[in-house]
Amino acid sequence: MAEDLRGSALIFDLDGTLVDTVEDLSASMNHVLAAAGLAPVPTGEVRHLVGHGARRMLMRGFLLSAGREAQEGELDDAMTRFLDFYGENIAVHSRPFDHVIEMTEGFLARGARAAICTNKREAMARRLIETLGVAPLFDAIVGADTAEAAKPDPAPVRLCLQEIGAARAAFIGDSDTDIRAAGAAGLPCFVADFGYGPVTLADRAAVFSSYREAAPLIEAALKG
Ligand SMILES: O=C(O)COP(=O)(O)O
Ligand SMILES: [Mg+2]
Repeated sequence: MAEDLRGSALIFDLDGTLVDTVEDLSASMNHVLAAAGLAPVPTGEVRHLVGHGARRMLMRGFLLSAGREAQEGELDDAMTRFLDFYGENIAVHSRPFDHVIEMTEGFLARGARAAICTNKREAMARRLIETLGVAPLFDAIVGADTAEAAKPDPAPVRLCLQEIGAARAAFIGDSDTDIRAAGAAGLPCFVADFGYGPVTLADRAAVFSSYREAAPLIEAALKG
């Protein structure tokens, strides 16, 4: 069995797919809102704001809290404050989802490679996985600011494939953004139903509830 997955790759979305980050994202956003004299947004609502990058999350959080659009200057200040705070508090609560690391190690032991394709900034994504001690598993990390466009554009997915040189790959995500990006890059997409969504395009993906359930499905797609 040793190298039967050589030439294939797992490409993971990060927030809501590989790592459960919402508590730390929420604490960081609420730190920014508090500094602006605004009420916090509950974590249960923040999870629906993740997946399009920090600026979009702050824009929507500001609207929910203040009931009005943030102005450009306010958003620039909010981004600076957010990135400072989040960078320092990136893995207070954030942890990989159950069994995803074991699954990935199992695929790597059989010759596959793994990459991360996220709408987080690349530096933040690197900091997160380094802090969690899982960086050595990933041969490429592509963020929203790495390729010429962010997901749902397929460019970051293609860049991952190019960087790791895989002939076959499966994309694992948690939202329509991932389903669109993977589809446009010609990859099969697996979607975690415990992620942050939204998922309205489930007919274009294979939805799973745990990595134990997903592993054989992903393996079959890589071998098929
Ligand atoms: O919105 C973000 O910051 C990143 O989200 P993603 O890792 O799910 O692409
Ligand atoms: Mg996600």
